Amino acid sequence: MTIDNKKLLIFDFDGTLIDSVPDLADATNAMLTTLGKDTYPIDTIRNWIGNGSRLLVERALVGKVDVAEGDLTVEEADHAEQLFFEAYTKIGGSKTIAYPDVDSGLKKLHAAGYTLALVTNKPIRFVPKILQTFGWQDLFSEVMGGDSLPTKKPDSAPLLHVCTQLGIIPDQAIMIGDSKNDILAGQNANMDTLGLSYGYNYGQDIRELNPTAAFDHFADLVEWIMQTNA
Ligand SMILES: O=C(O)COP(=O)(O)O
Ligand SMILES: [Mg+2]
Repeated sequence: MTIDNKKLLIFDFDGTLIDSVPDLADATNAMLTTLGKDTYPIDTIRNWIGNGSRLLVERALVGKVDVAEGDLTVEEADHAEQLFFEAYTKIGGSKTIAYPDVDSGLKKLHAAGYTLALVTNKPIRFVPKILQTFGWQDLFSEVMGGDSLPTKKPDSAPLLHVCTQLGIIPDQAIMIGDSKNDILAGQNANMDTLGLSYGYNYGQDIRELNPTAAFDHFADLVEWIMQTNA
């Protein structure tokens, strides 16, 4: 499998560059505790991440990944989401870490002349501080959150918006992520996609989504891009 002529690398955030599950799990459980509900182990909460904080909160309230219409009222979910935001703001990413070789890998790709962008389903308000914590704020030419546009991944809109903003056609972009939402968004945008197996994908192997290629380590992905994209 080869790729060529790529200029833009669009990265997912949670589960791809950073392991944010410990903080997201703490914030989720703090919200549940405030509401007098049972808390959940981190391994359960990991499988509820990927579609933004609203769905994470709703999944935690009903205790399962599939939330049916009518399971919750809008008011209930609004209130719980507010509590989650307060808890996550207070926690402030204290247990969030970068995956191995992400820092050096991003810098290597940036130095090689690639344009880097970030498209996460996380609400945008939480993103700048985390980027700053890792010193990545100047690496990304465009940063989109799950609430930056009316639709989020797996919709192609945030990816296509980034391309338009940067004046780069989708054919010259690659979407890189850990979740089916990333791979589907990339495929919906007619982009090549690269999967990473170590993140959060509802317990499913990312290879089942048929990305252009998949890797178990970030360093291997960086090497592959540098070698195959002439
Ligand atoms: O907030 C989420 O649900 C996941 O965020 P991500 O798109 O950066 O993986
Ligand atoms: Mg992710």
